[in-house]
Amino acid sequence: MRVAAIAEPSSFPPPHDSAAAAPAPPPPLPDGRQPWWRVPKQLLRPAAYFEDVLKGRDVAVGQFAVFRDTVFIGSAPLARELLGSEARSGINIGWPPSFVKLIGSHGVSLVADPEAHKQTRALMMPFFSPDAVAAKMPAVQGTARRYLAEWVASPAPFSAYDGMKRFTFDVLVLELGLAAEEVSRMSALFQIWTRGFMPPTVPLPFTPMGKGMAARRKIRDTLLTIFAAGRLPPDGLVARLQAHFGDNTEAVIDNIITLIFAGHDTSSSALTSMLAALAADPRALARLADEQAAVLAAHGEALTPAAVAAAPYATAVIRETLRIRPVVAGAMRTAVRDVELPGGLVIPRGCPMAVAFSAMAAREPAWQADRGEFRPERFLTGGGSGSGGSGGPESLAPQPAGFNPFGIGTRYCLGSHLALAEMGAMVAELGRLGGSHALEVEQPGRWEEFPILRPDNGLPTRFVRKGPRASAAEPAGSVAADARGLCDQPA
Ligand code: HEM
Repeated sequence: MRVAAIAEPSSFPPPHDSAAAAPAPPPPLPDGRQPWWRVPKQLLRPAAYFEDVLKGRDVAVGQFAVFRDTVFIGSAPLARELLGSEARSGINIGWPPSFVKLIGSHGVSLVADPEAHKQTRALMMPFFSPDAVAAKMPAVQGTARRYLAEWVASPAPFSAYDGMKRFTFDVLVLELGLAAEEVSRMSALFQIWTRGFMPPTVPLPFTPMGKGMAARRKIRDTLLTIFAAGRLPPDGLVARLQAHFGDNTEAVIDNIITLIFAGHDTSSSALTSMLAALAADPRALARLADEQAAVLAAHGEALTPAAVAAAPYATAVIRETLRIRPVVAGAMRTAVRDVELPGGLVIPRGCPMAVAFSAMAAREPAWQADRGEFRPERFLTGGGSGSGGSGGPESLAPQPAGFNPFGIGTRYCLGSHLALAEMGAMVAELGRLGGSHALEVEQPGRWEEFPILRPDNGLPTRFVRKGPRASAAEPAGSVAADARGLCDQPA
């Protein structure tokens, strides 16, 4: 589709009966189209591509998948208006057919009917609410500690990305109530499945998509075997999906695949970025270590809500990671009818849309001077921490309107609390290690951004034990203490 080129009148509103009364055509949408050779950047560097198209504007026309004219949205208030209620705004999902094939059309993120979407979300919501996630925090923290102890003890560098994938996979499998023996098989299949999103999105036996679809069939078979064994918890998420969808087993499978994809690849990407950022910034790791030493002294080891609240710098590190390396740069939608925007602009019916979350954060006025730097302090206030430091105790600053790493509106991330718990457990435990160990990335590698931000070499990383000063500061009961004796490698 070519969007009214760009001053061409759309068929909306319909023509009146007299020429004199013909309504003025809507003003043209700003043109952000890129030369054809730059369009593949949408896959290689989506966040940068969004900025190229939008150039700081609220809205612009550019090209997206297979060069179709697409309306890009780069304003948080406008996105809030459009995504707040799909029924009212005339916006609905608009993912490419390859996504639908790989994920499955019943998956919550692909359900177009607003009522059916709401119902499917409501089914899953109780398992991802703040209370439900707080109850899971001990298990999430335990899993984080187990992995960190393994990595600290490893004489060879560990692959940070693979490690984070195992960590987040374990957490989700706990959530779904699947047995541990299925984990590694499913995890390996999911790795092949994820590559299925890579172009060319043609399902032939030798293409990534063909292999991804084959992996999907095996994931489906594994899930069917698990269902037949009848050992899933009767009050768990899968049982709830089964009770709701009845004989429609494919709907249950599509939703499990959606949850594993949405909840495992995203979080592991963010966790790997966080590890890379802390390895590159020993000052931030040291500050985390100081904060965690105080948290341990005041609250003990468990990451209770009070212990998390007492560590604003840890939360600031999480937010800064999500800001500087957005995991989900944007989301695809379609205008299901002509959609009128402020200023009389019109998105024609059927037009694809890209809601560019990353471009909204990139426009945030307070961050312009140093937006390329990793600086968690930008999310803090008070305590003389820089911007607006009042000299009082340091706390989290309100989040700016343009910062929406978990999306906006009706399809806001269902698992945001779980993602923040995973990142919170990992950042706290990293801080507890930070007094005694340095974090070193062996080879930074190249970061790929499609289908999800990740290092192409897995990010080989190791913990290196620090000298005597740091060991003295090592808190009892920390991951480092757990791994003592196994990790006494010379620095
Ligand atoms: C750092 C980690 C994560 C990030 C940055 C993230 C980001 C997002 C974003 C931006 C959306 C909205 C997409 C849209 O508007 O179309 C979304 C949706 C979703 N996320 Fe997450 N997510 C993360 C982790 C998780 C986790 C741990 C789960 C847990 C299972 C999860 C489950 C979902 C689901 C099911 C949806 C679809 C919601 C719907 O369509 O109603 N996500 N996520």
